[in-house]
Amino acid sequence: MAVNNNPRRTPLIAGNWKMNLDHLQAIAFVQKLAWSLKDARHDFTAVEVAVFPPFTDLRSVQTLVAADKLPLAFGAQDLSEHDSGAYTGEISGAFLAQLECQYVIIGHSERRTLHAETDEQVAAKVVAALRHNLVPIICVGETAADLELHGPSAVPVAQLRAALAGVTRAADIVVAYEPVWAIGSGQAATPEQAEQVAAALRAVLNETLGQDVADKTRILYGGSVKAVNIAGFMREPNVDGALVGGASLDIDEFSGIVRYQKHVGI
Ligand SMILES: O=C(CO)COP(=O)(O)O
Repeated sequence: MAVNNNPRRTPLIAGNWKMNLDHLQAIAFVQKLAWSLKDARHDFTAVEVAVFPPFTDLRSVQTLVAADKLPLAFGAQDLSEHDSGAYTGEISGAFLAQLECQYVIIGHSERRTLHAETDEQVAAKVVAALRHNLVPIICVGETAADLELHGPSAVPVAQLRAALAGVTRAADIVVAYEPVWAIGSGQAATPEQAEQVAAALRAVLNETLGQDVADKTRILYGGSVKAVNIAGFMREPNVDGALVGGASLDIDEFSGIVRYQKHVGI
């Protein structure tokens, strides 16, 4: 069985909370999640775990993670392409770095569709993240209509190329393939579909940033990931983890996803 991964890529299970859990709920949730994984003797060096709470929770999560030395990474769900200034409602990467965020999600389909975020803005945000030493999790994915019109890889490949437009150095990035039709629908892509697109995305990395970056960059799958279907994705050689929405809000379900090796016996 082809088990991922290239030894250079530690699998990453990331929970995108979207607009759920206030800062008090976040504290309770992160505490329980850490206990649950510790109880289960989860090896955080073998599978990295990260949470992406709303902006208003980040200071609380940072304080808890630092005080209790929790082996969890965290990040924000978006950032501004600008560093400071008259941008009402925006959040600078500098602020996120001060909060010890390690990652930032960029170009999620909900930002692209609900907030009309363009490929150019996504590219500028990727540059802004790297400027502040944040690892961008660059989201790409096709709609059902794109899939019918252009096939599975064309749109995600074009989005990734566009997102990398301003990246000139050996960047530390993560790519998340999230087909829009699979998000929150209960209808995940098949592992084979995810692998096909992930392989095409890795080819883009190779072409644009070179083989070293292509080899070490983690490509996540997202869209209706659950404890029961995660193992199939993780068996694919080019899938290095998951970006989880709904199921990341349930401790048992999210722990089950993190512990995919145990409960399905990879
Ligand atoms: O959008 C997602 C993660 O960013 C996926 O959401 P679901 O896991 O709820 O389908």
